[in-house]
Amino acid sequence: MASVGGAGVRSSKRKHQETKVEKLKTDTSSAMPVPFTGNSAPPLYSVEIRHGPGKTAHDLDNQPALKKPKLPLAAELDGFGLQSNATRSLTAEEPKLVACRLDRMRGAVRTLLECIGEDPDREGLQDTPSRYANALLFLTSGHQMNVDTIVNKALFHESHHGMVIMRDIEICSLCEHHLLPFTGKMHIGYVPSSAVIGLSKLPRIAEIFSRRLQIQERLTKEVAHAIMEAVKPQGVAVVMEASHLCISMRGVQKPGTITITSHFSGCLEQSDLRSEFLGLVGMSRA
Ligand SMILES: Nc1nc2c(ncn2[C@@H]2O[C@H](COP(=O)(O)OP(=O)(O)OP(=O)(O)O)[C@@H](O)[C@H]2O)c(=O)[nH]1
Repeated sequence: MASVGGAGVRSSKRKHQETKVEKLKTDTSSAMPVPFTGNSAPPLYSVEIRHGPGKTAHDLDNQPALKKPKLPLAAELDGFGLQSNATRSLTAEEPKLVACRLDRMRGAVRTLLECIGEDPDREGLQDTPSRYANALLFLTSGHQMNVDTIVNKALFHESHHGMVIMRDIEICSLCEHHLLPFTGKMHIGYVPSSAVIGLSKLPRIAEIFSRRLQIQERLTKEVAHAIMEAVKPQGVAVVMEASHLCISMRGVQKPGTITITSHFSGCLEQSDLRSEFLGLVGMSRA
């Protein structure tokens, strides 16, 4: 993947790895600061590669007496975002399991409200656990969609060998680190080989992958891979520009920043075609 945003993108050894600059751990069992020992002072920062989620998950469900059926996982990341076994089992989930999933989500939201010092039974909040559970299920409904069903055979034989571009596709997704939204625009282009795809299917494919827990880089790559797989064109380009609430509202608190990610494959990796695409979507710096 190439970045057009200026900043270099670190390559990763595995798909779920992420790098983190993290303060070296100090002795947290003591309230006292670690004494400065002169020459042998440790470096302040180290680089650590994190595998998978990395942090301990806490079970907030405070109903241990309830017999809980085992819920299927929503996603098994296969690196390409195509429908995995786990996604298939979620799609075919029985109503009993759907109800159980919703019930546990409502319980978890109640717990969250209590933990921030709210009264979940006050009038304005009574339906909030249900509303939030339903909203979260909708925002992650892409786990239950797959590319074949969405494309619905809308592929048409056509000898068009120029570029096809749909730009400014609105995207709303949820960052998997903070479960906060990131929103922006995606620009998709491809050079057909023997078939073109129904235009509406491009934003529909983008929706499948944006309605999942995501990071922007993976979302960009997954949309490109799905189009490559479905249309088998000569090349695909996907560029996304988005702002992340986890960056603007909390943490580093930098509203107004835009993150740009891109993925070029096939003939669109060539610099002349890449430049033509970036020019047509209004992203060239000329
Ligand atoms: N690469 C990438 N990082 C993301 C994306 N969305 C959120 N992040 C980052 O994920 C990182 C998570 O870092 P952590 O140190 O584990 O979490 P944190 O303590 O909440 O970090 P801060 O946001 O720096 O306060 C943060 O740097 C976020 O900005 C994304 O789409 N792509």
